[in-house]
Amino acid sequence: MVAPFRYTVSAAQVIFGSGSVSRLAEAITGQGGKRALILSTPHQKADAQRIAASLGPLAAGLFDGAVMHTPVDVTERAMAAYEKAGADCVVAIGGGSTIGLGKAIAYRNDAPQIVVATTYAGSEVTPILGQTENGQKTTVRGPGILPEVVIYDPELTLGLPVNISVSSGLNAMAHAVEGLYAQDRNPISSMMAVEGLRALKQALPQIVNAPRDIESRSEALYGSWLCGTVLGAVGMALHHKLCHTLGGSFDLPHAETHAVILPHSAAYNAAAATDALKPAADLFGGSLGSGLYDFAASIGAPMALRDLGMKEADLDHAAELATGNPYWNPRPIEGKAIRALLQSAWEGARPR
Ligand SMILES: NC(=O)c1ccc[n+]([C@@H]2O[C@H](COP(=O)([O-])OP(=O)(O)OC[C@H]3O[C@@H](n4cnc5c(N)ncnc54)[C@H](O)[C@@H]3O)[C@@H](O)[C@H]2O)c1
Ligand SMILES: O=C(O)CCC(=O)CC(=O)O
Repeated sequence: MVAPFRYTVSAAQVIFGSGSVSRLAEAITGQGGKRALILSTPHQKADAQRIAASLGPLAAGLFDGAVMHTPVDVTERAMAAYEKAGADCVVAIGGGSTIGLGKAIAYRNDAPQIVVATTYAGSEVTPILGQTENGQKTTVRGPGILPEVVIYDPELTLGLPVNISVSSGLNAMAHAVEGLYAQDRNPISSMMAVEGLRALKQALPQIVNAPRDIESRSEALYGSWLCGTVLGAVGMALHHKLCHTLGGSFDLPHAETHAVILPHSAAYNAAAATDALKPAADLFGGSLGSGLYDFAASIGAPMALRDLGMKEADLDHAAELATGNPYWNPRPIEGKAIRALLQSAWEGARPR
């Protein structure tokens, strides 16, 4: 029998396909926009300039200062650029860092957001904004934060470096794994989670072998859209809590931290969520923690927190922070077991 559920559908419009960035102008005007502020990281400035040039007068300006974890001082500078340009909407071209900046602007002035998503992080389809101020990362959720239109053009991901593709893909897979055992999961979110995992499991090894293969890039973007939608639709648990702690308080890189932690958080929860996780375990050879570990190793993912700059001496403090405030998780949060999990992740040991 299907258990009773409540599912709030996100309102974002998705335009998917090779060459779909050519529909950006239509997406801007469809939102009533006449003057878009284009956002990017410094690294993607050239792409953003090229796309802005194709928009003609619809592009009112370019702010290329997006950085990871959405620092509030960067948002304030982008807000000033928005005002100076006389903009009436934002176009974020990039991954979670650029999309986070667009969300932070919209959170403050309700600007319509059009996103051209170029990694697999999934932020473009969530009503979640994480921002950093005075060394503290806080997260807010709200309908005004969800971008209105998302364009997925696999051609724009052909140059995403393989190492970022791998970590970002595992970041997306983590949304799906946690979505499968979420307290507020429903049949649709679980279906999207399993299909997202399947698509990324198929695509990532092919991207490692042939980074410019449009079919596997397309499959990976499709999988990341599904996994991101799951993140936006249901609650997350231990895995995301650990990664937010490690990113927010120890400045570890976002996607890479997700990649290292995922096999360990999945192993921690496996016995407490056997039925919910079964479709994922089946995909990865029966045992989810070790299966994900072997998969991550096979595609060259980072495997150990120590390789990301985490100090062993900080593991006690990280465990305290990650267990300090109670939150729901399928297996109770046990201090000693979480400390052991972090030790294994720091060493890069294979979970059993
Ligand atoms: N709020 C949410 O729902 C949510 C979800 C996931 C991640 N995030 C946030 O997103 C940030 C991380 O995002 P990310 O992992 O996508 O990394 P990112 O956006 O920082 O991108 C990583 C690097 O890759 C470059 N890049 C991106 N796409 C490229 C492409 N197609 N070709 C070449 N280079 C490209 C970027 O310019 C950047 O230098 C973190 O701040 C994280 O907290 C938020
Ligand atoms: O940092 C944020 O913007 C929130 C990130 C989030 O909830 C998903 C993630 O950790 O990948």
